[in-house]
Amino acid sequence: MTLEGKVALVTGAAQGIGRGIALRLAKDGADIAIVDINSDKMVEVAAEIEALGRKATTFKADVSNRAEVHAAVDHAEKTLGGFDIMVNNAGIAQVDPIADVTPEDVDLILKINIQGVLWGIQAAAAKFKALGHKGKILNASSIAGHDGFEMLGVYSATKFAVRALTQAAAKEHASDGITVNAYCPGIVGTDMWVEIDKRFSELTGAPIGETYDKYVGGIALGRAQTPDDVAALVSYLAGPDSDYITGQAIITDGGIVYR
Ligand SMILES: NC(=O)C1=CN([C@@H]2O[C@H](COP(=O)(O)OP(=O)(O)OC[C@H]3O[C@@H](n4cnc5c(N)ncnc54)[C@H](O)[C@@H]3O)[C@@H](O)[C@H]2O)C=CC1
Ligand SMILES: CC(=O)C(C)=O
Repeated sequence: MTLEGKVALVTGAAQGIGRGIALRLAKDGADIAIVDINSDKMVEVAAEIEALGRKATTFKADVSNRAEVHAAVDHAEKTLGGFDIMVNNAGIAQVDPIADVTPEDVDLILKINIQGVLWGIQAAAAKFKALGHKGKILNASSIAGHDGFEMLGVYSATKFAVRALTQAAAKEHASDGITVNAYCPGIVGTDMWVEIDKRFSELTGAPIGETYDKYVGGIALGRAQTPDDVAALVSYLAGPDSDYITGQAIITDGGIVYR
């Protein structure tokens, strides 16, 4: 149990990849703070973590709100008795041709996908320093943070931005013993992709499921990614074996984008 005695906070942990990460870090031995805007589902994940014999706490916060993110980190430390790992996982997708993107769309996705990660980095680094120990920060980027995807232009831009923040934060916090890395999943079968697929159907007339199947069909390893696949990388990046890695944005996609 490589994370025995550690406390991890995971944003967007009520479902999907965030839930998978929360459960995996709990299996690795960490106690978990679950942060999301969806209270009902958070309670279910907390029960799953407690069934694994770990402590769990929930905190409702919108990651685009700086004060709420700082409050979530304070809550995790006070309730679970420490703070060691921050996973800035929450994010949203938007599917639109660039020609149709509105200012309101851009404001929303930048606030959640970029500012949400920024506030998470700030709050976690400040807490690690206040506690006087090192820490690990993990940020959700994507293969769309390495290649701009059609119809996902603004989303892709936010995931490129996460890589930039990850590199800058890694440089600024290295002397404090804080490492900052990003994980870059491929095509993961979560609700996010249900919505992406549905929106592609509206825009192109493709039958439901066809866009998802097309993208999955392009994966070299021949299957869609699961939250557990992503969580395995995050577990490594949260644990001691990755102590000499910082500022990286590591792809886990079964073979779609090669860097
Ligand atoms: N599903 C995929 O294929 C991929 C997903 N990603 C990234 O992984 C992360 C997780 O994605 P999924 O689990 O697939 O998404 P999802 O849509 O299934 O789950 C996202 C979770 O984040 C929460 N959330 C949304 N906005 C929030 C906010 N403002 N504050 C707090 N919580 C909020 C939702 O309530 C939900 O529980 C996202 O950052 C996404 O961009 C990256 C690459 C591929
Ligand atoms: C949702 C997402 O990041 C991709 C690449 O599908």
